[in-house]
Amino acid sequence: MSTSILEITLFSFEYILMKVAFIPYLTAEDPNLQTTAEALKVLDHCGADIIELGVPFSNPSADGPVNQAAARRALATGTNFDGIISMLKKVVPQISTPIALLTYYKPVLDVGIGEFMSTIKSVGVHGLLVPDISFEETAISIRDATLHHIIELVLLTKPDTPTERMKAIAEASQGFVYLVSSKGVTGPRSTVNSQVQDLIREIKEATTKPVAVGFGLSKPELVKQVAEWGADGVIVGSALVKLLGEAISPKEGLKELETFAKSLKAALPVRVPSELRANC
Ligand SMILES: O=P(O)(O)OC[C@@H](O)[C@@H](O)c1c[nH]c2ccccc12
Repeated sequence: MSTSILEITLFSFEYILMKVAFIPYLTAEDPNLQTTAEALKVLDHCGADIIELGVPFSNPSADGPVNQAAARRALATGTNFDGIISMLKKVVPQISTPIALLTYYKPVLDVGIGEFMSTIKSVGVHGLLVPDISFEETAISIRDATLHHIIELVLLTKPDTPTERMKAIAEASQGFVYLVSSKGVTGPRSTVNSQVQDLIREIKEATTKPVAVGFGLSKPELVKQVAEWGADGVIVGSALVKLLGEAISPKEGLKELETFAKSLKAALPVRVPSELRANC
């Protein structure tokens, strides 16, 4: 069995303490590729444990207004997959945080499934999320190619996913299990769905894989809350995307991104594993 880079990142022991992973999301090429390259370095430097990087797409059906606007800004620059790949080729060797690419299925098909996987692998991408194909479809369409190229395919489960299906998703997901916190599309929310605590527990009863929660986590208090409920990682997208994309200049956006990313990272507790606590 191959070792999971994403899982190792989530569970890496720093001074024998276990950390709750910080997983920021950004849309590539928003507002331009140069800024994305800088932003990846900023997030790496701020202690991101995995970075989710979105491939801009014209019909991002699972995304709310913030990420949709980011995709529009990116597409307006004339973005294409090759540009994103060239940028990653330069930046990945300069950072230590593993990258998981988030893409809708159509951009994968446009390139060709095998070609897409071999290209992203060749520039050092570790993981992949394709939110608009079902768990069953991934098995038919892309799983063979991700396995072949040793790309970890992260699967998503939602609050209304039936238990048996959630178990199958948890079993098949690689790196970590992505728990979508609430129904609807991505975007900042003012509170976290209170079901999340039980959902984390249920997934953890089904698997030993790390569970990371995303959707709506827009401020430090919310990531802290989810971490206290037992999440192994928190995924924050729209709140970061908004800062970077709507700043008066890319330079200002990068500064705001850095300050906010640090505040999110600082809100995450470091857990002492129970066996160590018992010996204290
Ligand atoms: O933006 P939010 O609410 O903070 O949620 C994370 C999210 O942006 C990121 O994981 C993501 C971006 N686009 C997606 C589409 C589907 C699932 C997840 C995503």
